Amino acid sequence: MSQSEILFERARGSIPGGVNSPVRAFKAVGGTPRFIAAADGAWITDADGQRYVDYIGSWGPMILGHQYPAVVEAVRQQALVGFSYGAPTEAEIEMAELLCARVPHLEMVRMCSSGTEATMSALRLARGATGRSRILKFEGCYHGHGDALLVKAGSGLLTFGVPTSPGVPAALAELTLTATFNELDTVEALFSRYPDDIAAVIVEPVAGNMNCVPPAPGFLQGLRALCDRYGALLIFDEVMTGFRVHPRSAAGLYGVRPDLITLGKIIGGGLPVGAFGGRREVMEQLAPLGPVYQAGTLSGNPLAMAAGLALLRALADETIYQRLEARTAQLLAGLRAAAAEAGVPFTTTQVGSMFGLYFSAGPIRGYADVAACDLAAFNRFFHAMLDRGVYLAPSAYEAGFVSAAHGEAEIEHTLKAARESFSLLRG
Ligand SMILES: Cc1ncc(COP(=O)(O)O)c(C=O)c1O
Ligand SMILES: N[C@H](C=O)CCC(=O)O
Repeated sequence: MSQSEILFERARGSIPGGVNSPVRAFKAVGGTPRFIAAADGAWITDADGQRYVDYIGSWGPMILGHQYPAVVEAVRQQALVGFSYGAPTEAEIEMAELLCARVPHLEMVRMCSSGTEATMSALRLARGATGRSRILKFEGCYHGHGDALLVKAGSGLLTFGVPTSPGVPAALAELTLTATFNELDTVEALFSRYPDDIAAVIVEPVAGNMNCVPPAPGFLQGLRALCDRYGALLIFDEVMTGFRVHPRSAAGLYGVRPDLITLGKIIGGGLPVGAFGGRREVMEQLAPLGPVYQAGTLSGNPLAMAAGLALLRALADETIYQRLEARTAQLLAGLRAAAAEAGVPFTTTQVGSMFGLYFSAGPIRGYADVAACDLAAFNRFFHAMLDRGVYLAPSAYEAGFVSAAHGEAEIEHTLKAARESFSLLRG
């Protein structure tokens, strides 16, 4: 047995399914999840000493690669003076000021400890600020595991075929309306039905939890217009896209003004983090200024602030984003060429350094197109790549990520593995 197999068997004795987050379990693709011992740059090493080019990057945060020196040093320095105080620190102000300076339309921001907390809190705030109870989300979008958002959700819920989780009370689920991503008429129909009761529309501006689906031209602008017409708040869930798709996040990339933005992943440099922010008059509804309660023992945690600030300061060099986009395009062009050579129907999507791989001739416009792909082919490809030292997300419903540490050598390694893996599919 491999070390990963031994550890997985042991883990299942004391952790449900052997993992602390479902998509890690390889349940959709089959086989044993790799237990990780270390990571550096673009590479991740498992408990058996096997090395893989990593296209998960901790599900997004590792945009400059693992063990980025400035982040390691910042965390080391902070560890020497304390891990957590439960009291305010200057680093929290620096983080809030930096986020407000870089992300358009953020006037105030509140830190929390995960993306789930960020979206859950943003929804409560939207409901409190508008006095309305319904929210509108999109099928296949995932906003963390808060009850109200586990309705027709993406990520692990799509992977395991339970898009609406048991345990969410029906009375609460009824308040979550779901529309179709990239189809504004489905949103308009719901607004016409509940003109005075939708507090907020929440959307992943690039859907990254049903693989990677870019917004159709005009879609985000259309959401803004509908929210304005019906008095609802527009929430961009940028937990994944924040500082990933553009130096000013998706709000900057697409030039659309949300009322609230949620963040996570990159802004913590790999440590647990979340944040939500937006218009001052909405944010001022939060306790202790206003009546909407929101709190957290570890909110603004000093280690997470240190890591996040170090990473965000490095990302001030915007040329990194051009290089990331070019590297991702190079990877995807190579993968398409390898698939074409093997005669395998295959499509890719890309926004910056976020990408999607599809065993389909495309195009990919939304959840229905993703669901129609050849999942069995994806699963075989996933394992063939893993066997050849390439670590892709273990689900056809997850986006992939390239980091600045992915160089020519890593792309070459990946494309060699891909040529062999696609040829196996043909056979
Ligand atoms: C778009 C989006 N929102 C929210 C979340 C929830 O974040 P977390 O896993 O940190 O709770 C995630 C990822 O899990 C995400 O991709
Ligand atoms: N798709 C999820 C986040 O973006 C995957 C991370 C997780 O839930 O473990």
